[in-house]
Amino acid sequence: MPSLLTEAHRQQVQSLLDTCPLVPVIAINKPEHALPLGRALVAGGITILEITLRTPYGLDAIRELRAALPEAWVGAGTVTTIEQYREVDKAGAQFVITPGVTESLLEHATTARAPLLPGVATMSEMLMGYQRGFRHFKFFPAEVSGGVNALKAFAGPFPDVRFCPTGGIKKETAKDYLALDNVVAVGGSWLTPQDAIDAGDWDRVTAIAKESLALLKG
Ligand SMILES: O=C(O)C(=O)C[C@H](O)[C@H](O)COP(=O)(O)O
Repeated sequence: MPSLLTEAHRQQVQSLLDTCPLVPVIAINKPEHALPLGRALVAGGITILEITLRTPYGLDAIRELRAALPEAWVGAGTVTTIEQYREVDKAGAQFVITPGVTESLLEHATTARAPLLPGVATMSEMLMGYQRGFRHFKFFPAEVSGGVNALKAFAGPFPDVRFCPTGGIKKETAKDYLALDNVVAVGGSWLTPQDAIDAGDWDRVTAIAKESLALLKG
């Protein structure tokens, strides 16, 4: 009998996504970038930081930012195995995001400490998560999987599901997604341009965050 997600887990994900409509997808290529980058995003009004495991520095960055930025929610992205889930849980990640779903990742999430936002692109993947009690999903890769129109279609069979679309979204298009009732937040790497990070241009990172948040209101 598969385990089901608890209401407490569902609420944790909802409260997380309620804190900030934009989720920066962060890849740390140099360990010394983690703290100034985190600080720059927080200074720009971003309070959720998704540190991906795409680089070998992700895990240490999660530990560092958890300790240094108590005002932010620091979580892990690009988690693809249960071993990685365990590691980021131990490192103090406050949430876990996967690019896709497997039965074993969903099963693990029902007993893990950090709540999971599973990635889905199709109705069948959503159904896998839905049957386990998940009501929040990352929609990835959003733009190439149908974007805003796909999300409108998902609302038919899954009216109680909420999404964080990610993949191909830019500051100019984030608003179109957030206008949908079933979208609670939008993720993307546009908030952390690699050239700004390489140049240590933290003011630019803060400015992009502020501009992106302002565009949602305008
Ligand atoms: O690494 C992962 O776990 C992912 O799921 C991929 C990222 O979320 C996207 O690559 C971000 O998309 P862009 O904003 O188009 O760069």
